[in-house]
Amino acid sequence: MGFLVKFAKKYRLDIFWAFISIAVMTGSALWQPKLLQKVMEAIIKNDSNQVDKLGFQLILIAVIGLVGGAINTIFAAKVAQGMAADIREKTYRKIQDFSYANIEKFSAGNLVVRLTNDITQIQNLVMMFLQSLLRIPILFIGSFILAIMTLPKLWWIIIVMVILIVFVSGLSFGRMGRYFGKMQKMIDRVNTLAKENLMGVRVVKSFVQEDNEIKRFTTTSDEMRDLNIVIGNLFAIIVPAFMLIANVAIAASIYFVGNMVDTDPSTLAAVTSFVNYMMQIMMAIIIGGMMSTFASRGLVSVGRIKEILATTNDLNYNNAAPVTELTGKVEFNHVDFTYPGDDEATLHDISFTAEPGQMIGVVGGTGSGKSTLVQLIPRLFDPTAGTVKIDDIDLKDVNEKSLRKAVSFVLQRAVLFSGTIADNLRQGKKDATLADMQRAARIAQAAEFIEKYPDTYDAPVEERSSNFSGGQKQRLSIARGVIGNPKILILDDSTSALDAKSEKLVKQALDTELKDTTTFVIAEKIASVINADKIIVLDEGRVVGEGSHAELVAHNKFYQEIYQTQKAKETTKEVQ
Ligand SMILES: Nc1ncnc2c1ncn2[C@@H]1O[C@H](COP(=O)(O)OP(=O)(O)OP(=O)(O)O)[C@@H](O)[C@H]1O
Repeated sequence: MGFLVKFAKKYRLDIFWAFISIAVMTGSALWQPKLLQKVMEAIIKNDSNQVDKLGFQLILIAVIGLVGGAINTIFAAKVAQGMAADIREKTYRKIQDFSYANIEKFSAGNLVVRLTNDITQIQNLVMMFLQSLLRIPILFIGSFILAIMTLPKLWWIIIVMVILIVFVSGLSFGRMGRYFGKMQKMIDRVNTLAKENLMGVRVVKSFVQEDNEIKRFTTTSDEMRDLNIVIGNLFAIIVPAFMLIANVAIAASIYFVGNMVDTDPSTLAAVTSFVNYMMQIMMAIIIGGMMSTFASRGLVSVGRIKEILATTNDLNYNNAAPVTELTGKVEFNHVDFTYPGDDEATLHDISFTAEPGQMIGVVGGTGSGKSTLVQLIPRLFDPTAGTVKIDDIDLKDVNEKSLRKAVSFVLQRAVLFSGTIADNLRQGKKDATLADMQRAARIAQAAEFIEKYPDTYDAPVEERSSNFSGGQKQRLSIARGVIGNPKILILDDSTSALDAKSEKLVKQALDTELKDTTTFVIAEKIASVINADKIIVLDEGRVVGEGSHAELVAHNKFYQEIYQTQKAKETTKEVQ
């Protein structure tokens, strides 16, 4: 609750008006049966003057109630939408500040659900709170007192009705809450299945998986239908149960005061008013029950958002250190690394040095830890033991800005953002000029295809960059990586979708255009790193070889084996 109060502070005045207007609306609802009673009494007495006067008051009070309700909705919606937007933005900002490990811990999909679905639940909770919080006690207590004042003899009917309704509400709303919780999970599951299927549509179609996918989807969809039927059935019982209690209470009231109507006709008017108050008491209990159901769901969402906001970025930067131009020397010193939550280490005792401007090849079998190793350079993770240094400074003591400016990471799976080619390139250098873009595109062998577009660098990049081929995406991604002239460039298998000739041209261009840049090239194929100043050979997270290609071919058994196998494969391919 403290969490919601904190976000509500900004909307104090709107909340005040929401409460005032709901109090007016509830007051009007309480006053109407009393006035109706008076109108009926005037009718019974044949006092037409009084009928007109009271009738007019009745309409006026009803209109005031309606206006109060409308104003309440306007202010409640304003507060709920505003608070939801504030929480969403704060949460989003927090996520942007997360370390890579933080995001992995939650998972990207889970964070998206929290940012959308959970925030909507909180918005609904606030809205309901502002519409019902004051209304329920005022309506309940007010109607209770007025009903007893109207027909004191029938106090016990109200008590019995309240007990019965609380009993039925308790039984049904508790169960309903559980069903709604389950339903929410099913909705999430259906969304995930549909998203997964549509995003992987090429795989589904090429492996003719449509039938399997339909089966998977319909199983969950059918479970959802069954639960919906159970919820529908529960409603089908609850609503008549409430109606039954109400009708029995009305019949009992009429039965017990009916004989008084002959002697005192005004009792008829009193019964009408009494029944009205009983209905309002019933409504207050039902709304209260529903509110508690929704509140428990909303509070779960509050907890899930609080969890994000309470998460601290486990990577602390020494931003007190000056922002410096790094030269690009990289040193690993007895580095061990274990992924968060894993029992076994992925990297063991890694030590090597890369001098500024050198090209370092990282080779090894699949899963040997190549990507994990280079992820420690831009501090996507911190080592579990040992140190990673840049320019002889422990990364933990490097200012974040210096590090971001110095290191550029190009992934194998190129990720581009919707917008234009220029927008994507500017992510690598905010103020990149057309000349900068042309140079970067030339290095990445992307200039040729970009310049074929009528809009050249303003050509659109569609959602998930679906309008580019795999090779084009990689080229654009390399261009983005080199545009800022980084001191350290990491190419994590980032030329895998390029043909051999283009790959060679990229490497040559990097050699001449980014001479001072320390480049880490991760490659499955030794041929891709044959010219590297130093090659690091990894096996099961350990360095099993280090040196130039010539040195390794001459002295390193492990390297020789990989090299011979790859060469044999190439030769077989050529012969074929
Ligand atoms: N985010 C992660 N969380 C937990 N374990 C991971 C994570 N990423 C990788 N691993 C594990 O760490 C090991 C090394 O993976 P890594 O991606 O570094 O290997 P790699 O040599 O780059 O492989 P490849 O050439 O196939 O890309 C693998 O066993 C992998 O399952």
